[in-house]
Amino acid sequence: MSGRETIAAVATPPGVGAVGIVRVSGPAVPDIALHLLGRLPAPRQALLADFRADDAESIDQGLALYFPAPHSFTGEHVLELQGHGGPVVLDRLLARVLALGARAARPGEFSERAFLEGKLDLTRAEAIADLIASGTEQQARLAARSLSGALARQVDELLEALTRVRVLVEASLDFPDEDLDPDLPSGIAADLGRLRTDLDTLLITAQRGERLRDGLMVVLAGAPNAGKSSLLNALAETDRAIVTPVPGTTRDLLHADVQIDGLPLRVFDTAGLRLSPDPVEQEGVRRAREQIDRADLVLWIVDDADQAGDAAPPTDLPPQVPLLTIHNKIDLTARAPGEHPRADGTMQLACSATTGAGLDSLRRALTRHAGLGTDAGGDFSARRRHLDALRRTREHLAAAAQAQADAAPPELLAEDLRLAQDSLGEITGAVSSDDLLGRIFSEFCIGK
Ligand SMILES: Nc1nc2c(ncn2[C@@H]2O[C@H](COP(=O)(O)OP(=O)(O)OP(=O)(O)O)[C@@H](O)[C@H]2O)c(=O)[nH]1
Ligand SMILES: [K+]
Ligand SMILES: [Mg+2]
Repeated sequence: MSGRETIAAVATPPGVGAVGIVRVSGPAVPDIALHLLGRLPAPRQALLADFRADDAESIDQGLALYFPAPHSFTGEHVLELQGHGGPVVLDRLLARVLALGARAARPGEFSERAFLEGKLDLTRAEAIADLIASGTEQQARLAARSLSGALARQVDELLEALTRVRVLVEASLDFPDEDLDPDLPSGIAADLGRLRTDLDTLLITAQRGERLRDGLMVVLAGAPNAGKSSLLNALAETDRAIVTPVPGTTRDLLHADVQIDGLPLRVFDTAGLRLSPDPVEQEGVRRAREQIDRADLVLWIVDDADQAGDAAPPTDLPPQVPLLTIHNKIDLTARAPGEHPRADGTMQLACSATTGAGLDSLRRALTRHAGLGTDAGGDFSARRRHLDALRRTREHLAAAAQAQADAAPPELLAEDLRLAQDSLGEITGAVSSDDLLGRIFSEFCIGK
């Protein structure tokens, strides 16, 4: 820590407020406090003091809090200066602290130091950023759970189990001639099996957590005039998109952010899919298809009153994207609103964008699709990064299990397990690269 620079930043949002905070962390903190305050505050006790300019004139008066290392957020010496929340006075205070030997902190640098000092694992550091950025109560609740270590604990348990299997395998590598337990291979197989099941369970929870954090991307698609834009407006409860009786009204991609029971959704309206000689509409259709490829869920909208229309979605839609067929305009037909189970086990929905009938069923279907009908209690916020790492871990474990089943040389098994452990360790930062850290902490706000 001693070789490190001292960093400082305004930790409160820009603008005017009752209180504004300048945060300082690093080895020069005691020296800065002495010059700025005239003395070092007692650890963790608020001191009312003048914040002095270099000519000893007061910049502001406020509270100073000193947290000596290692008992601070960053693990370094930390000074918090709580002054009045005006932009000019805070700028002057920060400038004074910088003149006394600190440098301006990069976004997320305080949290990065906390991680490097072992005060936080990566999932908790990310949870801080997520908590701050939460747009819904649900997101805030899940981020708070991650912050208290819900994800980190489960990853640590898996890492421990993985380490135990590795020890067994490595033992059989290092001591091939010893009298090893003849039950060892079946023991390894059983441990591996359990590990894979537990990992799958964690992956499912993490997937839900990621949907809750980032929201679900839902794309409204269908033939021209099916009522896609009308449904977007109904779901968003605003006049977001232009609705006219003219087929081919929507060309550009439009979206609205919608919340259903705390679940964030980004709903996209698209151009009706049809062959058109109009180059503008062709481009709209191209963009619609591009968005369909990326969707978490496609709502295929059908005009229920259109006798000539074909209710079935085109066969060239990407097979991997889940699709739910919605019969719209049922105010013009005799179809009952809500869910209509079909013989093949799939479900269709019927609604009217105009009267609002069936929209509650549609909203329920959307939360159900996200796997979020009920809060399972064990949920936490998760990021794509976590999912990627969990999926890679799963692949390596599958390869390990295969090597085991094939009675492959133990070196291969050992290598698969090592790769699995490396991937899993990336989540909490037990294994990390500078590049990864840079990417994670640069998303933070300054002063955090
Ligand atoms: N009766 C009735 N009319 C509807 C309903 N939904 C949409 N419409 C009407 O259908 C016409 C087309 O609606 P839009 O929402 O523009 O349809 P769209 O699918 O976005 O059309 P394009 O953007 O041209 O592909 C408009 O005149 C709407 O008022 C409905 O539930 N009931
Ligand atoms: K239209
Ligand atoms: Mg439209």
